[in-house]
Amino acid sequence: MTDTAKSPFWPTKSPVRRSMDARNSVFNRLSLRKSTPMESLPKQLHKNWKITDFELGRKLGKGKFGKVYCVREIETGFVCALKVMDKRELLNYKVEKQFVREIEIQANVRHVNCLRLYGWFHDHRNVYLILEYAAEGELYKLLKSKRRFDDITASYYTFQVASALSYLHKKHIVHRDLKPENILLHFNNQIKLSDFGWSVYAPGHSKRTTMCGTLDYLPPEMVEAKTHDEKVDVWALGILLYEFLVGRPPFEEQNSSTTYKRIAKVDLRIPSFVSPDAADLIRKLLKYEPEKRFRLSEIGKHPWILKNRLHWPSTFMGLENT
Ligand SMILES: Nc1ncnc2c1ncn2[C@@H]1O[C@H](COP(=O)(O)OP(=O)(O)OP(=O)(O)O)[C@@H](O)[C@H]1O
Repeated sequence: MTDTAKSPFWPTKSPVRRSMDARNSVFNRLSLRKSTPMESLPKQLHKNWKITDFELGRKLGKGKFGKVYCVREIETGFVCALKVMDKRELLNYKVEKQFVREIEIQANVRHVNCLRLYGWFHDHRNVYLILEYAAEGELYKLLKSKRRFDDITASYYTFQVASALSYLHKKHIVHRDLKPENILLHFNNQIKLSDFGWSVYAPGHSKRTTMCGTLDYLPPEMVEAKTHDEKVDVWALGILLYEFLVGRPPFEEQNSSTTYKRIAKVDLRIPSFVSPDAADLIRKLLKYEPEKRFRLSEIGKHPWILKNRLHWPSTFMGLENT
């Protein structure tokens, strides 16, 4: 039996292994807090997982730190996604603490439009996240293939993302990295907001200073290095809506300093093919002053949403109260 087989962790004290110990202590703390209620899963799923509990299906994709597979829990047949991440990679990129925070936040999120994290486990090599399976994959790919969405589709997606963000904000969670790449789709065009890697739990009215997210989606307060709060997500929703309807974000430029300048000036140019109602909502979301941005809880009352929701799929029923 090797040392590694004897213990799930690294036993010796070489420099590399010391840092592996540190890494494992982070993951151990995490596994001790395995308190995620899993009410939507069969009771048997509350247990200490191991990789052999799952039957591996097709690979769904590859991210920075590992691969994602469609899997079936053998005992119950429950289909989910398993994200397999190499501990060494997480450690090399010094993201283990951020990763733990991401898990702790996502584990507490329960909304039909937020990707569920059902549980996690780890072995000597990998950390595994048991995630809700989003059958239709990335929204980004769909947008690229369609170039842009029509008003009915864009309004349906926008409303669902707004519902997810509104829910998160009520729980004092700021997502901070909204973009098409971080949105997955389930059947019937149901949105699943994912990737809580930049999210932060900010109770009270605390303001943050970390600059994070993706350049094209940064709000003026971040490019100007001011403090920010949950209104950064409202700005990002405006960028997302513009991208849905136009096919590219509004301040996109060859060089990033020009993008920064355009964001700070809110140099917004909306093409004439965008309907006036949609343009109105974009402008109301993309306000320079965070406190003047449209309230997410009011989005269902905006004329563009009201007009288009008549054409949303009937499966929309039931979403309204979430
Ligand atoms: N729950 C899921 N259901 C269906 N497909 C998924 C799911 N999670 C991930 N995928 C697919 O796997 C791909 C890789 O996901 P992953 O989260 O590892 O990478 P990522 O989105 O690029 O994030 P990161 O930048 O953090 O690595 C996604 O782009 C998506 O296509």
